[in-house]
Amino acid sequence: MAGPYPECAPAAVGEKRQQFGSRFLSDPARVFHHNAWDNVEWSEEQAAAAERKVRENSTQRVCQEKQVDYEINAHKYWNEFYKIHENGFFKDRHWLFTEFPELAPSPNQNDLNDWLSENKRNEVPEGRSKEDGPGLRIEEQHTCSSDSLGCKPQMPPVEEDVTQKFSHLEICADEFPGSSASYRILEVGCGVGNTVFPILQTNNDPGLFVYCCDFSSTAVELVQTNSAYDPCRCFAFVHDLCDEDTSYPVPRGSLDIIILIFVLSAVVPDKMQKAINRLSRLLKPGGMMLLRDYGRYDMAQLRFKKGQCLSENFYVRGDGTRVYFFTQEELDTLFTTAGLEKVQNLVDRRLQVNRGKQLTMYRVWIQCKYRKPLLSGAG
Ligand SMILES: C[S@@+](CC[C@H](N)C(=O)[O-])C[C@H]1O[C@@H](n2cnc3c(N)ncnc32)[C@H](O)[C@@H]1O
Repeated sequence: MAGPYPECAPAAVGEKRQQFGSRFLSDPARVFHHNAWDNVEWSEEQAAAAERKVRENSTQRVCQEKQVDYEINAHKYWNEFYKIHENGFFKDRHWLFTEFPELAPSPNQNDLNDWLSENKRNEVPEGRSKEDGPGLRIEEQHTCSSDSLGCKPQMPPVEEDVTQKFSHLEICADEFPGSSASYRILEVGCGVGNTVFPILQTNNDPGLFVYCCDFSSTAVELVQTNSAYDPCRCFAFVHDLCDEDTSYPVPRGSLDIIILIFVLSAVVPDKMQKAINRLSRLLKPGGMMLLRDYGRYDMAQLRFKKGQCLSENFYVRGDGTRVYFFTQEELDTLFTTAGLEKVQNLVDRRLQVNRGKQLTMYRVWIQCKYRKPLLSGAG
């Protein structure tokens, strides 16, 4: 698969995506019959070779001065990345709703009808009725009035973002974008919106509001200027998830879902726990944190050369962006320490196949779902 981040496209192009773990390679002779195989068993030799490769590429560490530069200027390196690639990467999201059906749960028809009658009856376009089904719901979302879901008439400029306005305030329950929504999703490290836009397109719940942030102002600007960006249903803002002094523009306990896709791995390991703790506080009791990210010994880790290692299992790419490779246990510790309960913690060992070039690529991703307990002591 082309490009530096093939990991963001875990399923076979051109094939209907099956849920994680459903296509097994039982006969090695058939390896080139499909583009990808799930749950691939690693032989002992293969595991030992991967360990050796990592030991080798970790022997020489990046000097302290450069390490400081990569940390302080992390957002600038990502800005550069997005200036070069714009929204050319991370496009492949057909796996999103099979792995994370929570992003577009089937709407409860009663809630939907209640919501329609309370909020929208007067706005149903002439000639349409409830029987119009999904078409009606889509149209309704695009005609929402400015006070329904906290919709702002104008798009906020990237730098004058709400996080600045709210940074030292306790957010009040009725003063934030999307305050009247009934289902709130936040994507952290949203890049150019390749998760956010499919959610907005697929999830027709009229009570949905999607927040998304990234510390790259270039990425956020690309989200805000995308023709699918609808400020009635979405709020994109610049935010560094490691920044302890700036609040998210939503109150504690207000989010149903927080999604992290290949973003936690970009954070320096000693800041991960506090970042997850802060996010955990934003979840409603019963709310879920969803993550998909790099696993230990993924092909991308084995490909690093000596001199690119920052610390154990943490590397810098040629463009200055960084990446960590997790074990399931490390992620479990991060989430449970933040007061969340495990729903899912899977390792997705996939064999991707380039049939044209007869190449095999062993990918390792981890997928997690952790829930905030209904009676939470985690604040
Ligand atoms: C590999 S990309 C994934 C982008 C997106 N989640 C996707 O899957 O298309 C990692 C993203 O995380 C963002 N990021 C890295 N560190 C961050 C931080 N400390 N705070 C917020 N965003 C961050 C980067 O700017 C980049 O957009």
